[in-house]
Amino acid sequence: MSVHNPDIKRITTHVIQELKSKGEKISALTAYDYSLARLVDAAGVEIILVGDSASNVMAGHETTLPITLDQMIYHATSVVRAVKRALVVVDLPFGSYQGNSSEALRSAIRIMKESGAHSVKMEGGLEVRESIIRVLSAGVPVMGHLGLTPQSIYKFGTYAVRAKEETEAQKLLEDAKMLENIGCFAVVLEKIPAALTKQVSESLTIPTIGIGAGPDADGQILVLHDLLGINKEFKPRFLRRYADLHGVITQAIGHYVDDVKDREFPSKEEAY
Ligand SMILES: Nc1nc(=O)c2c([nH]1)NC[C@@H]1CN(c3ccc(C(=O)N[C@@H](CCC(=O)O)C(=O)O)cc3)CN21
Ligand SMILES: CC(C)C(=O)C(=O)O
Ligand SMILES: [Mg+2]
Repeated sequence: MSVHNPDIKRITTHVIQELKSKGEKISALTAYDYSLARLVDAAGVEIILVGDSASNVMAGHETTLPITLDQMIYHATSVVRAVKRALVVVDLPFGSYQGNSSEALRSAIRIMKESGAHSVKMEGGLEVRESIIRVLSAGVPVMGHLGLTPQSIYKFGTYAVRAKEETEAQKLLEDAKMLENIGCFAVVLEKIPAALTKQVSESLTIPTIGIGAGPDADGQILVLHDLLGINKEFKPRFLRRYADLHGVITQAIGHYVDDVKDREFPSKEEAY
């Protein structure tokens, strides 16, 4: 649709990289559906991530592990239909790329072909190097993801801050450089010390996108539903809530229920 509208310039991976060289911070948010993706895109966010956090936020699972490739494609397809300007990145879900590079390529190609998204994200460093290389070689832009990688939660056991130890921090820095060298266009840094984020961001030419990673990442990402305050329970320290939609929505629905019970809705004007 947007290709027919000369007023809207699509954001490419190159535009994202230019933002870092110009010293302009990059804003990113998740979206999983058409209606909210339209709002996020129109508000000027540069990157929309169809995150596998849809597993938690949309489906109510405890972790991101259960969401399937088909379900990710369904969410991505809805988001792509809504977006005119932002770069759309889609998480490859757990189990769709770790096994071998052929499976990774097959999964990434299904996402690109069936949803029309512009790029994919994969969690991990050296462990998934061959898979990322294979996907990149097919011309699919890849965003890396280091630090707290929720798809391997059962390896670590907690959602605590990652890479606090020097050896872990060194591995993360090496992984980040490796991701840049093989051709990733950006890398998410999740829940790591702010000082490490600064060091990684200064060592790379590709942008870092932080979540719980402090102010020195080249961009920031949050889960949209967290930022809007839809979920009252999830409140890690890194989260800033910009609205209380939990309160707004609860009040609106309560008002509706009262009006129905009190025969206040619908009125004569709202009837035929
Ligand atoms: N709604 C939502 N928001 C997210 O940011 C998000 C998801 N879902 N699902 C996938 C991952 C998981 N993420 C998480 C999960 C937990 C913490 C966290 O910090 N939790 C607790 C306990 C931490 C601890 O064990 O020390 C906290 O209080 O901060 C952070 C990011 C980030 N992602
Ligand atoms: C939190 C972001 C980076 C993510 O991977 C997701 O939403 O799935
Ligand atoms: Mg994710």
